[in-house]
Amino acid sequence: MIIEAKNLVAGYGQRVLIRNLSFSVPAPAFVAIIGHNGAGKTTLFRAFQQKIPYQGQLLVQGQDLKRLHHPAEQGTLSYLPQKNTVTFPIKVHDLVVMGLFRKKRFFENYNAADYALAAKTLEQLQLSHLLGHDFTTLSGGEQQLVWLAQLMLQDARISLLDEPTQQLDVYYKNKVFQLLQQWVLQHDKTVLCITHDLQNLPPLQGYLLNLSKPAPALEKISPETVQANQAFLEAGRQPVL
Ligand SMILES: Nc1ncnc2c1ncn2[C@@H]1O[C@H](COP(=O)(O)OP(=O)(O)OP(=O)(O)O)[C@@H](O)[C@H]1O
Repeated sequence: MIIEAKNLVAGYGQRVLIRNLSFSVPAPAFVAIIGHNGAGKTTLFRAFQQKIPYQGQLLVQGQDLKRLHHPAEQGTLSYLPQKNTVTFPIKVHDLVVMGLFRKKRFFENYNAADYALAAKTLEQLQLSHLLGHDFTTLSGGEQQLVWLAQLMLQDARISLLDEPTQQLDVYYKNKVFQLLQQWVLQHDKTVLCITHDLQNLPPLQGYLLNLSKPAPALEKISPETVQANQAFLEAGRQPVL
């Protein structure tokens, strides 16, 4: 099993958002995490990162995440938050190359080969023209793509992406979902992707997990399951407790 959640219970104080969630991802896969605003999607990612206490178990390749030391440095888990800010001027390629941090010792500089890799990744996202730009001057969507390029360089076995396509135009939304599919099918990566872009899901192979349902479970992505979940979400939401 790549990922298992066993009877996961998580929330904040008295407020339980994830109640007894269990699911298993047996092989590298794309999993879209969907649900209403406030359903607990980001909270689930916080549990994966050990940022909040939880009951139950989260296992990665059979190992309890609570016992795994530094899963980011080990190349097990990478995480792209919903909002990521930089308040100082930095060139796009200097930010992207930092995705290679696992391969560097503390204070070791990035070399020409590292920058060539960063440039290649930016090229894959059709962002070569932004390579030398100051990151803080880019549009929200461009910034989101640059973070994604940095995450690609991290090359983790499992990536947790929190709404990576939120600010993207229709062209890039499609392109990013295609890219995520490639990570899974060609590079054996597992991608958990929080998204509200249900219209982009039907062509993909993988699963969806609707955290707004009373008993969320993995469902295979197909035009029918996406449509049924869309209808479920449009029909309304549970009152917030
Ligand atoms: N640190 C916190 N303390 C208390 N409540 C919190 C905390 N962080 C988040 N919450 C609440 O938990 C609920 C779930 O938040 P979460 O961010 O997991 O939702 P989400 O499903 O990712 O929503 P969205 O689609 O809007 O991003 C929200 O109502 C939020 O206000």
